[in-house]
Amino acid sequence: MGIPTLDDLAVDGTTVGIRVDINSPLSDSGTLADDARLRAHVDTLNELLDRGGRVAILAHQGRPGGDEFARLEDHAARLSDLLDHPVEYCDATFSADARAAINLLEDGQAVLLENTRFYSEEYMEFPAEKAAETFLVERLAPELDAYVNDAFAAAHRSQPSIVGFPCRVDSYAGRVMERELDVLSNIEETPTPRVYALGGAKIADALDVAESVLDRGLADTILTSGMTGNAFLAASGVDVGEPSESAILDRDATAIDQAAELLDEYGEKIHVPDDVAVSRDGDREEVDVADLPVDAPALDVGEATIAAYADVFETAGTAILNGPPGVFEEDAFALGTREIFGAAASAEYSIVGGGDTAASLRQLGIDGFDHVSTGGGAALRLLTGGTLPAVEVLRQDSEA
Ligand SMILES: Nc1ncnc2c1ncn2[C@@H]1O[C@H](COP(=O)(O)OP(=O)(O)O)[C@@H](O)[C@H]1O
Ligand SMILES: O=C(OP(=O)(O)O)[C@H](O)COP(=O)(O)O
Repeated sequence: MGIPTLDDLAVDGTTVGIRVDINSPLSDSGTLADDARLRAHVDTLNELLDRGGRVAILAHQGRPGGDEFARLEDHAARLSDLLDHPVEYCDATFSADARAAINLLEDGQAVLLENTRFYSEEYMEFPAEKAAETFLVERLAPELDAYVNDAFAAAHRSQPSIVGFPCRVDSYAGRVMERELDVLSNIEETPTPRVYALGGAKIADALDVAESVLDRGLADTILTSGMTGNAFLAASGVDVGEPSESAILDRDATAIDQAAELLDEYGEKIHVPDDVAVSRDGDREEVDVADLPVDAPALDVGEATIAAYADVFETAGTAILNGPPGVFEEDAFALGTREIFGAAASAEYSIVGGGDTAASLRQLGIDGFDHVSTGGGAALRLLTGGTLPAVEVLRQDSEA
């Protein structure tokens, strides 16, 4: 991987600043609604603490002005429950109080500092060397003997706590970062045939993944579903009906044209739904493509499509999933997600990317996948052959 890991760090007695991504869905009352991302970091944090580190944890929650923009006190309490060590909470990030909290740490102790995005610089993007000159990095770097980046899900953000420290402190990848890069940067080494199931509502992202993996010869088959599948259906010349079409164009005005270009070039590899499911008087109604258009939006793929896609996974070497096949949040339209993702887990090797995709697996109780990424945008960036600012700066630091 060419990046230092915790195997290269002498932890005992050192003060380690670690950036994690515990950005999580919150309940209406503002408490943690899902702790999957906190659980993902347990091994890294326990390792640092078991090895005698004094651990200052940096993290963000939500975005300024957003509904999920919150303090990290709940996160600290949950981490204390999950870890073998208590995690203190400090309601400051780089002030004198925060620096004092770090300096009070003893071997095997941790403190979670306040939401990095409470400070305006953190929600800006900088080249790494400029990020190193921000107040957050300038104030905290001198307190640290080492910096660990375990925040894979935020690795596509060139923000101070993500890219600023490696210019100032010896830096290392945490175990989440290490594992995510090992899996998502080496798709070409996975078993064939490779089957990509691209669904969900982020049609532009799905189209980017499809174009990238087809152009790079990584995909043997692409199974389209969700709103993405509706776009490919429309691109194939089917009148999907005004409700579905307007939902597509509201999301991405060029989606149908882009899908048509991919069908023209790679049509033999791209499967579009044979049928869909719509809501009729609150119930699920199956509609064959031949019977389209209808005056209701397609909210899931239909049973014929589910059976056909499940068959494809029977002989798949690798299954890569991004985007649920239907509105899984509603029972009537969770069938496609449950059956198609359930079949995908039977592939020789299986990878899941995307925040809502991972949430659908937890909600529907589907497991058995070899890798469920903690990232959405970051995972997509790697799946489309892109680079991650957090990784580039760790690599540059190791080569310096
Ligand atoms: N046919 C559909 N119409 C509208 N929304 C859909 C449809 N199929 C799936 N979705 C929605 O897609 C969302 C997740 O898609 P997306 O954000 O692309 O996934 P991820 O976060 O994993 O990348 C879910 O909230 C789901 O309700
Ligand atoms: O949830 C995240 O990204 P994702 O929605 O792409 O998975 C990361 O925590 C980054 O958060 P951001 O998208 O507010 O920068």
